[in-house]
Amino acid sequence: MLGRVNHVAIAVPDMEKGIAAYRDTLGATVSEVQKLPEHGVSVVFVELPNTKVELLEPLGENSPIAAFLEKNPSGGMHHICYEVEDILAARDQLKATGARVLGDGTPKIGAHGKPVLFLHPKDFFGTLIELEQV
Ligand SMILES: CC[C@@H](C(=O)O)C(=O)SCCNC(=O)CCNC(=O)[C@H](O)C(C)(C)COP(=O)(O)OP(=O)(O)OC[C@H]1O[C@@H](n2cnc3c(N)ncnc32)[C@H](O)[C@@H]1OP(=O)(O)O
Ligand SMILES: [Co+2]
Repeated sequence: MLGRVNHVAIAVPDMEKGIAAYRDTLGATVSEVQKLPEHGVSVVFVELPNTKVELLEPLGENSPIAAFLEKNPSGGMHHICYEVEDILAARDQLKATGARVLGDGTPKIGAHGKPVLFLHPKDFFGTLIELEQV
């Protein structure tokens, strides 16, 4: 089912500090900030030779990363995103095994303009998984 690692996401309490750390301290190429109100986050992507790192900052009142940042106030690794060829087939296969697909199971359009879904971290060893159809 799984293809490449599309990105590893890090929740940050202050996006400007996150950008400065990756661009100025680590010397990486960092994208412009994208605001995604339908996901409750602002994001940038750090471009690496083999994958990307996504920096996430809460956006709006009901951000899904707000509770995570309350528990991890200096930030932390939030999710890993795997590519899949057919997200609906992957969803149905996972649900049949009892894995919890978050939300109502309908893929949303993610930061790359592609359908995404999330799987509950408690079903995958404490790691929140994002699936992105490529
Ligand atoms: C930019 C768009 C897109 C992209 O294209 O890349 C994105 O990446 S959007 C990223 C943000 N969106 C999401 O995270 C959506 C999915 N997340 C959720 O639905 C919720 O955050 C959640 C995972 C269901 C957690 O909900 P929450 O209200 O925070 O519940 P709890 O705080 O009660 O958490 C329950 C339990 O799970 C642990 N937890 C929570 N988040 C994580 C995490 N990221 N990694 C590992 N574990 C996590 C939390 O600690 C609780 O555990 P216990 O304390 O042991 O009960
Ligand atoms: Co993501």
